[in-house]
Formats: sequence, structure tokens, C-alpha cells
Amino acid sequence: MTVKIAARHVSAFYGDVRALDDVSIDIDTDHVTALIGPSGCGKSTLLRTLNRLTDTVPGARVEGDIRLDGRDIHGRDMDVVELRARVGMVFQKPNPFPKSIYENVAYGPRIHGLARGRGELDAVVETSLRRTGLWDEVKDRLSDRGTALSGGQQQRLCIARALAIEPEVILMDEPCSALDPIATARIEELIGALSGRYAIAIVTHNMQQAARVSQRTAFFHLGRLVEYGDTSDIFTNPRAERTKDYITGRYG
Ligand SMILES: Nc1ncnc2c1ncn2[C@@H]1O[C@H](COP(=O)(O)OP(=O)(O)OP(=O)(O)O)[C@@H](O)[C@H]1O
Repeated sequence: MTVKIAARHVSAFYGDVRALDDVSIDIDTDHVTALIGPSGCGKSTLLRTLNRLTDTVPGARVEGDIRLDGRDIHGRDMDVVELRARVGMVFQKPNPFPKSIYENVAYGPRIHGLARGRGELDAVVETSLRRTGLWDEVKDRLSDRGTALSGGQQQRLCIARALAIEPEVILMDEPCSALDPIATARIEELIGALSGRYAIAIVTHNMQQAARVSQRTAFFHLGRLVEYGDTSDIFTNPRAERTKDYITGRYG
């Protein structure tokens, strides 16, 4: 198993509010990890600590140790721009830049110096759009605005944008919650196709989705990691009473 991110004893605070309480978890390349739990239990906060998006929230503070390939992400030698390129993020609401489809994907590789010249950049854009299954749908309209696409296409464009900078980890925060069932199914298929190549963690409120896309599931409650294990075990034979109550819909 290739552990990409090892988080140990991570706590996070917004001012005086403790959003995460002593969480230790590994995110690896061989499994898709689903993060589940009732609203406000800290799932999004955990994702945000993993690429230091919490740094951008005024009053937020993180304690504990988080390593990417063994390197401390809070270490002096860790460049936060590099960290966020290696640990990409896809949000709940598709958020393409107000630019063309092409530019949405080309922007990252250009600023990170990942392509020399137009030919290479074109190739990165095409490969990234192909990986998300979007190429055939948009290849004749690359100069149209990203925001002119359907919601599902916009979300795939945002995933293509993340892939274009060659991340190693992809964090997805409820990526399908704004999408219809067909667009959701496409994103779920895409997650399946990307797994193995990238370490993927996905926050979801949809139990069926967690069961469909993930092999590992972490259940959170009140900022604590209650249970973490194989998705099939968590759903068929949860150890903790609270996990059982949540997955059987008794609360949350
Ligand atoms: N920017 C913020 N400022 C202050 N408190 C915050 C902020 N973001 C989150 N919180 C608080 O931190 C706690 C955890 O929130 P978080 O968004 O991580 O939970 P979540 O499990 O992702 O919830 P949801 O499923 O509703 O998205 C909550 O009590 C929330 O109110």
C-alpha cells in the first residue's frame, strides 16, 4: 500500500471552536477513501488541513503532524504552492475560472512551468480533458467559456484542471452534491478510472455513493474519527454503535 498522506493527531480550530479532535488517518493510492459523517463533524475541515487551505481561513489553526510522502507539510522547506499542486482539490460547487475551457485547463500547467510551448500545452489540455471524458464533448468549442458548460461538465472541467498540474492526491468535497443523477454517475465512473493512479479522498453525504466509489471509509462524529476501515466492513459490520446508527439512517 502506498501511503501518500499520513495525518497524525490532527486537531483544527476556528477561533475557539474545535472542528477536528486528534484525528489520525492515512490516504493511500491503492484505495479511494470516503469521509462520511453528520453535518458539521469536520469532514471538509480535514480535507482543508491536508493541503493547508485552512491557512487561508482567518482565525483557523491546525495542530498535529501531516506528511506527504513522509515530508512535513508544515515544514519550512514545504512550499504551499507546490503542496496545493500536488494535493489538488475539487469543491462541492463547480467553480471554473471565468475563462475559456482551454484556459481553465492550461492555466495551471502554464504557471507551474509544466509545458514548453503551445504544442506541449495543447497536449496537456487534451490529455487532461480526455482523462475526464470531456474531450469529445468540448474539442470543437475550446474557446467557449467554461461557465457555459452544464453543471456536470463544469465539474469534470474542474477535475481536468486539477489533473493538468499532475497532482498525486485529489481531495473531493461533495463533488456531486450539485449534480443530477446522470452527471453524478459520470463523476463516480471517473473516480473509478482515476483510482490507483491518484490517492483520492471524497467527502460525501450519500451512503450509496460512498459504498459505490470507495474501498476505505472513515466515519467522523463531532470532530473525531470514530471508525476507519474497509468500506464493506463499515457498511455491513460497523464496530461502533454511532457508525451503525449513522449508516442505517438513524441520525445525521
Ligand atoms: N470558516 C469557518 N469559521 C468558523 N467555523 C467553521 C468554519 N468552517 C467550519 N466551521 C465549523 O467547524 C465545524 C466543522 O465544519 P466542517 O465544514 O468541517 O464539517 P463538515 O463535516 O464538512 O460539514 P458538512 O457536512 O455540513 O459540510 C463546524 O462546527 C463548523 O461550524
